[in-house]
Amino acid sequence: MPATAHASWNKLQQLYESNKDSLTLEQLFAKDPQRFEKLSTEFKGKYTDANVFLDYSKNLVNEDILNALFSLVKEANVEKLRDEMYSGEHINTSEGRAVLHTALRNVSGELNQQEEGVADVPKVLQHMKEFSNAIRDESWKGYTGKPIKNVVNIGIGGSDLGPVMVTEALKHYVKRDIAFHFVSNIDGTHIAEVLKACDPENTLFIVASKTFTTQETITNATTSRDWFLESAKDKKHVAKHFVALSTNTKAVTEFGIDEKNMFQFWDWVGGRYSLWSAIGLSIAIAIGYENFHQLLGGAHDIDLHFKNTPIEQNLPVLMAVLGIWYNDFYGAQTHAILPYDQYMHKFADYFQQGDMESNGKYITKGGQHVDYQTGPIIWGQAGTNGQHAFYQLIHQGTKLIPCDFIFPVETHNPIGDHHRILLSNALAQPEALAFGKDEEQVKKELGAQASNETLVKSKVFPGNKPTNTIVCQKITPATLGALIALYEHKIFVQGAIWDINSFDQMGVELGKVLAKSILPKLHGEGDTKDLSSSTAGLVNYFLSHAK
Ligand SMILES: O=P(O)(O)OC[C@H]1O[C@@H](O)[C@@H](O)[C@@H](O)[C@@H]1O
Repeated sequence: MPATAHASWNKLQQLYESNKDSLTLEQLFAKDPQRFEKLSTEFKGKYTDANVFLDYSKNLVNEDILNALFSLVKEANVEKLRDEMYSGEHINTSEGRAVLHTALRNVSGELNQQEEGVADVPKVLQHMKEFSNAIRDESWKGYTGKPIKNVVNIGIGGSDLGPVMVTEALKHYVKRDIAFHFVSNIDGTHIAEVLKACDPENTLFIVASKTFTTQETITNATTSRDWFLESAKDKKHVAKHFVALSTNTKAVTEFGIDEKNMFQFWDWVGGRYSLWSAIGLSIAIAIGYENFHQLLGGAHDIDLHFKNTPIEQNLPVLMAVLGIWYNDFYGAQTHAILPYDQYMHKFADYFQQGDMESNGKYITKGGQHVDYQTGPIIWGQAGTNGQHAFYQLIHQGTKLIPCDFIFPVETHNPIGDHHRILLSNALAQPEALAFGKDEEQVKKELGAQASNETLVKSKVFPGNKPTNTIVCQKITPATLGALIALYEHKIFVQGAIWDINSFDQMGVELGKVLAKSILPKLHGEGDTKDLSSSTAGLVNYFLSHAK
């Protein structure tokens, strides 16, 4: 059912209209000294040390609004849909598939999940364990008997972003005597620069592609194999230097990779939800299998939290409904993710795909065109860098940008006062965004200059900008797993309320197909009559300038 068909949607619209001019964070806090205690909640892992504390008190919501948002969750049957996802029903309706990334990390076995392949998950994990151990303990040797010192993951989208983000976020745990490289872009520069840093005798290529048909990945993998064979000569050596992570056995073996060097996963693992699968092999090699298992465990702990916690204290639900409040009622177009942890500098990039490919849809599951906003634009970067780049606009621009601030209590690198200085910023920004600075205060500070009205006005901060603050003890593998799963389920809840299929990605197809038809034209083959005059003109410009 479209989101607007729910009674609580209308209620929320009314609440928005009647509160939008009067609801201020300043008043909300002034009225209720217990606001922080009431509007914050902590998750602690059952099986791991994962922990996430969420303070959502700096949001433009009162009790009525929160209750209406919770009613929306109930009316949209989010809990039923969640249970259907967990139990393996084919909720990815357009592709007729189950959505079972939770089965990849069901480390306790508490979730009862039925689908072809689920029973094989432990077997693949065991394979990953043995293989990653063999690379790490150097028992796996290259064709000249040398241990592996370079690992190149070749993949794109979901077969790249997860491994890149996690190996960065958990760099503290990464084995430093192996260099990890990630090649995704079809631009030859990407692979060329990586190969310059590698030696064919000690390089392992991990070809990561769910479909094993993705143009970028297959082209980069072919270039790498050619480069490798220039030195190794004999094709039989490929087996020691190329492995594949895929659902497509036929294409993998046709490429020349031995089936026993293939790590399987299944069509019920969406690309952007696949770092928990064989796609995580580079992560397992980098941080060690035990840590990879902790990553899975932390995510599993959030899966259990999402399943078993009443919606009022359910972290992914809370984050989802607050997002909907701004996205659909306040008209916010974007949402910023701002981790105050340098290791997490790729977290927002990762969820650009995670969120935008999942919820960037305008057709409901029933085939109707939505008459409301769906997925927000996700962006952000690590603090404090963002402060010196784009925070100006968040503070004083004309757009409302809800933000998530994320920080760990403990750092992996306690040097001098760095961490407390970092955290003072992570705390100061949401405070400034929420409460701003009024004209009176500015005038007081300006003293004699207060007569300059323009100057006064330009120094006023309106405040009332909503934020969440997410605090973890430390970015351990389990806590990172929990954070990722938290955002995954937030996306799920929002998609469920918007009544869209968060698990297909039809929108990436058209450009891919067109590129295939344009490629021969760039070789001067065929005519350009089927293209617009603009694109035809550009093709001809290229042809007349190409050397
Ligand atoms: O893993 P493969 O199949 O190469 O796909 C890589 C990526 O392709 C894109 O077009 C999207 O569909 C992504 O969801 C996917 O992660």
